[in-house]
Amino acid sequence: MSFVVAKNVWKQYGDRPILERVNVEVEKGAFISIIGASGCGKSTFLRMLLADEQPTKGEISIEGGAPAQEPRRERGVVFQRYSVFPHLTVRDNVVAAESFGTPFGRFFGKRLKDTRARAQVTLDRIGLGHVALHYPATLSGGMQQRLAIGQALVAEPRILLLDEPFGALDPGTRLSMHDFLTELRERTNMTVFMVTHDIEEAFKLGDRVLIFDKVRRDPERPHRFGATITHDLESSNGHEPHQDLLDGIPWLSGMTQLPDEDDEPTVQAAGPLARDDAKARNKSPL
Ligand SMILES: Nc1ncnc2c1ncn2[C@@H]1O[C@H](COP(=O)(O)OP(=O)(O)OP(=O)(O)O)[C@@H](O)[C@H]1O
Repeated sequence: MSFVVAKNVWKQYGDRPILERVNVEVEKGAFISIIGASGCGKSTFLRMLLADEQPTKGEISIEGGAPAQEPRRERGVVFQRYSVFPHLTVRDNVVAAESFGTPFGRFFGKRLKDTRARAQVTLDRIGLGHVALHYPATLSGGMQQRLAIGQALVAEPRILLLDEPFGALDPGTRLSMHDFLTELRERTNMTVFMVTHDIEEAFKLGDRVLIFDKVRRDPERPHRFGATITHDLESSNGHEPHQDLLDGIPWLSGMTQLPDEDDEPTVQAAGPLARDDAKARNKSPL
């Protein structure tokens, strides 16, 4: 059985469809990169995986369980901007992340001492042990983002959701974060979903790369249809995108704008590794 299953998922805000017919199955421990034009619904999909949003139609399940109605600690999330608490030390940031799951939201006495000891272990694991008593403002961007990942990890999530986690980092720091994430993943075997605008990063880190795009367009009403997964690619080509993929989807190289509504819809999977599900396309609207 697949670990994460999205079955015929649709999402609509008001009368505006954002996503339609999203079908995907993901094995435990897989690293899934998600790319697509700005505004096509990638973060919305991630928020549904987190159960922070509910699909308008269809369902998402983990390990065959009932669809979650709200975020739980089994799903960790990291956003592009550091979500750390500036007034707490690095170590207490990790403690705070753990205390969220408790009835009082805070620890006292022995429990606080034990939690701090555990936080120190987490920090050592992610290479921040030596700055445990510093404040986040004194850390570099990469270190702050590592702290944010550390916070997500304390709950030992079964899936880790990363929304452009390295988007705000300089190229050098970004590369070292790639190494960090790869090593972390080898150690934890977590299932990871990562939204990125960096196609090289998507192929370098992902086992699979999901491409979101619209397959149906109405030139009269640009927002009539939502996006879906148009390509599901194995990233085994030396972890670099196939040239024929880039040739097949020209907007991928730029990836800052939604494709022009007049463009031909992307309906053909590009490259020999594509395993696009043709059945999941060109059906009736929601
Ligand atoms: N809560 C909401 N209510 C109404 N519309 C929303 C809501 N959240 C997102 N949207 C709209 O849904 C669309 C998709 O947003 P989303 O953030 O998922 O796109 P994205 O692909 O992640 O974009 P980007 O790459 O720019 O981050 C956007 O047009 C956005 O304005």
